[in-house]
Amino acid sequence: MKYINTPLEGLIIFTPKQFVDERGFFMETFRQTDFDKVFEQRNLTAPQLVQENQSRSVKHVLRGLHYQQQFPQGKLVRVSHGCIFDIAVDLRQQSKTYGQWFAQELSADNGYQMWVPPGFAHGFYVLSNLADIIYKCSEYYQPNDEYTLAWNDSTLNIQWPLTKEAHPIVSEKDNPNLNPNIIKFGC
Ligand SMILES: Cc1cn([C@H]2C[C@H](O)[C@@H](COP(=O)(O)OP(=O)(O)O[C@H]3O[C@@H](C)C(=O)[C@@H](O)[C@H]3O)O2)c(=O)[nH]c1=O
Repeated sequence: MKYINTPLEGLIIFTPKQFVDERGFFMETFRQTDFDKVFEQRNLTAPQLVQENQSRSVKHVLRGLHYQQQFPQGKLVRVSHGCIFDIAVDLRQQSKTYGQWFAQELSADNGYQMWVPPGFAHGFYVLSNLADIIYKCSEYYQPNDEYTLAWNDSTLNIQWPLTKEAHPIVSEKDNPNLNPNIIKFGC
């Protein structure tokens, strides 16, 4: 499976080949050896992916930015229906790109997948009427270890593709006005 490196070390975009015919298309969405290769090239061992999640969201939903601290999760994110603006923020303190973010449109049509390495916060904004997101994780969900970084943090200054008239739909946990425990970058 082909992939593209991004400016953030370890964050990559898989670009699976779609075999299109009159029935529709076929693609492999995960191949262990290709996943392993990415890590081997960096003299690292690929993490085991131990949990898979799916969420469905309506247009203008914004989820995130989430991360676990003691048990950081790597996430391999793809979209099986619709289109999202997917975003990862580098929170690895030793990283040259600490505090930088990278965004990629993921859609059912382009089939792209974002590998968000452990140590990043992750979130997305839904661009289509409905979006189904499926992601495999390298660590189990640990609610007591989960943190939310403010999606609108002024230091991060993420350029979300928000339309003026539509406010993002966020959970109470992800709402900086409602959740007193929300994290400000750098604090
Ligand atoms: C993430 C997660 C949630 N849940 C439960 C907790 C809660 O009752 C319900 C909804 O959880 P949340 O509101 O946290 O779901 P959501 O806001 O979709 O959380 C997700 O956001 C994206 C951006 C990510 O990167 C994911 O890792 C995850 O944090 O599902 C699980 O049982 N297992 C899980 O792995």
